[in-house]
Amino acid sequence: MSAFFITSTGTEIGKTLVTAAICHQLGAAGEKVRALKPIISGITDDDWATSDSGIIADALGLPASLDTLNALSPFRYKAPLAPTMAAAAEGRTLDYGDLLKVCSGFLALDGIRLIEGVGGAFVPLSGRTLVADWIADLKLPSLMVTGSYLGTLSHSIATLEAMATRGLAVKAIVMSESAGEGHPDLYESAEALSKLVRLPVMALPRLKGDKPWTHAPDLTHLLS
Ligand SMILES: Nc1ncnc2c1ncn2[C@@H]1O[C@H](COP(=O)(O)OP(=O)(O)OP(=O)(O)O)[C@@H](O)[C@H]1O
Ligand SMILES: C[C@H](N)[C@H](N)CCCCCC(=O)O
Ligand SMILES: [Mg+2]
Repeated sequence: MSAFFITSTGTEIGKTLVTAAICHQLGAAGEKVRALKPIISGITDDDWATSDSGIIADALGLPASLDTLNALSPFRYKAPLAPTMAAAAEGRTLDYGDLLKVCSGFLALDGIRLIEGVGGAFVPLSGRTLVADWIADLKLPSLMVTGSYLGTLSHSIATLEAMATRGLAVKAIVMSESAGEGHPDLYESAEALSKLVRLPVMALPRLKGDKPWTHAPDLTHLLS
């Protein structure tokens, strides 16, 4: 069974939405699916239902318990910052060796496994270790989530090129329609990007409802 890393060009772009949608869709199709959001910042243990961890737990049909939170997101920080900064704000540092141990345990399990990163693909985790180093150490292909805001073409190409120099494989791109008005047309931007990067680029329109990830079009085909 396959495993994928979900990364992005930045933060608040749509990684969790895509991760939750894929979990929801695979679960509904009767597939064994697992997800891990090992590092999360901007979270407190007494209010995490609406956090990435809470959304992923919901999409997996897991109880919103502390056991679930500890299993899904063992590296948690209160400040909504890069892990290096968020951990330092608590007088801590993220133990990268422990992170890799958690991930290898998860990747040894059965089913389709998804690991959501944190922010964009070059966010610092600990010292000079970046999300891109983490992806390389896990040897996973990525799904990259981009936005549809003006500027996303350069951000997307730059991220892909930087990942390529590190030998990181990107399977597909999801262009998730950015909130607000005045953005370029989603479908025209997705088409423009796909011509430049020779990768499948799926346009994901703005989804409605309190659980938008339940209304996404099929994303599971991107994994095959
Ligand atoms: N296509 C979309 N339709 C509706 N809502 C969206 C869409 N894309 C993103 N969002 C919303 O935008 C917000 C940010 O998305 P999300 O949490 O998935 O970002 P992220 O990349 O996981 O951020 P982080 O770096 O913090 O993990 C969420 O409220 C999410 O539901
Ligand atoms: C708080 C936020 N939603 C993410 N969890 C962390 C994003 C860190 C981004 C750091 C950076 O690229 O400047
Ligand atoms: Mg997220």
